[in-house]
Amino acid sequence: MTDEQEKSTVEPIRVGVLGARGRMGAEVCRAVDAAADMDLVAMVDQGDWLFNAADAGAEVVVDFTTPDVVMDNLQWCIDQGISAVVGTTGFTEQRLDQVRGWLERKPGVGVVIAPNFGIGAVLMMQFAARAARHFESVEIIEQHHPRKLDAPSGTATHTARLVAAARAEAGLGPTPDATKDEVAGARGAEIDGVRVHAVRATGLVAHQEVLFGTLGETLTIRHDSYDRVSFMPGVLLAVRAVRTRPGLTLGLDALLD
Ligand SMILES: NC(=O)c1ccc[n+]([C@@H]2O[C@H](COP(=O)([O-])OP(=O)(O)OC[C@H]3O[C@@H](n4cnc5c(N)ncnc54)[C@H](O)[C@@H]3O)[C@@H](O)[C@H]2O)c1
Ligand SMILES: O=C(O)C1=N[C@H](C(=O)O)CCC1
Repeated sequence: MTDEQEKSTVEPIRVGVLGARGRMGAEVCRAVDAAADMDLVAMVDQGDWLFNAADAGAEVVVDFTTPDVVMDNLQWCIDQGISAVVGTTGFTEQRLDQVRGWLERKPGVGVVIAPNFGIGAVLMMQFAARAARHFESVEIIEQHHPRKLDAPSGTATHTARLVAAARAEAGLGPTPDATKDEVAGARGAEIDGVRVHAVRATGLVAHQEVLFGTLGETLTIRHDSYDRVSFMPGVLLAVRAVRTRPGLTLGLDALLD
């Protein structure tokens, strides 16, 4: 049998998309449809029956919905024994623990949750975590389109946690800051001691800068997604991997190694 014949005998992955009419969901449907090793078997949005995905025999569900519905969707997928790739934001530690609890009851099921599927964004977070211990100061500036529902972004929150953990491990104290807020919010939000600023403007898609400072120098690590196609290689990578990774995988880092 030739390689080509052998390849054609491998069954395509049956994929369902939740949030299929949204900005990301629609792009995921196009990407899955175009992937030779995947079949798009269900497109579900608000008001549709979630069981459409199970009835269609979805093996992997991709969720790009909203923070207020994603937990119900995820619990349903796990209960059905369907692995899930989740890009929807809003995952606190408490929510992640809840997902781990559901997965314990379904040991064969895999879930990948990533705050950002852009390969460049994943690297930006890794570089920021690596730089963190060398700089006294750090602030995060995230910039997104104005139809985004949440602030700060999932990416900024995740970056802040990574940077804070690296600073703590290096024994760094709080960042120096003598400023007193004259107007509430002027210095941004604080996540694990790291200041995060959220900008919303028409024309933007998804962008982030991590600004580090120390004596006589600054370092800026910046990532820009100009188009939602930037997230698709990461989403497809996770769809291909998720069934072989039972339990919870956080972020794309382990899939890129
Ligand atoms: N991880 C990443 O790389 C990444 C990238 C972009 C966006 N996001 C996140 O993905 C989410 C979606 O972003 P978006 O810009 O596509 O938003 P969007 O508002 O364009 O799309 C959300 C879609 O979900 C649908 N929806 C709502 N409730 C639903 C339900 N119960 N079942 C099925 N569908 C339902 C809505 O009708 C809508 O079509 C947000 O949380 C956003 O922050 C993550
Ligand atoms: O457009 C959005 O919404 C995005 N959300 C994610 C986040 O909150 O980090 C990823 C970037 C795009």
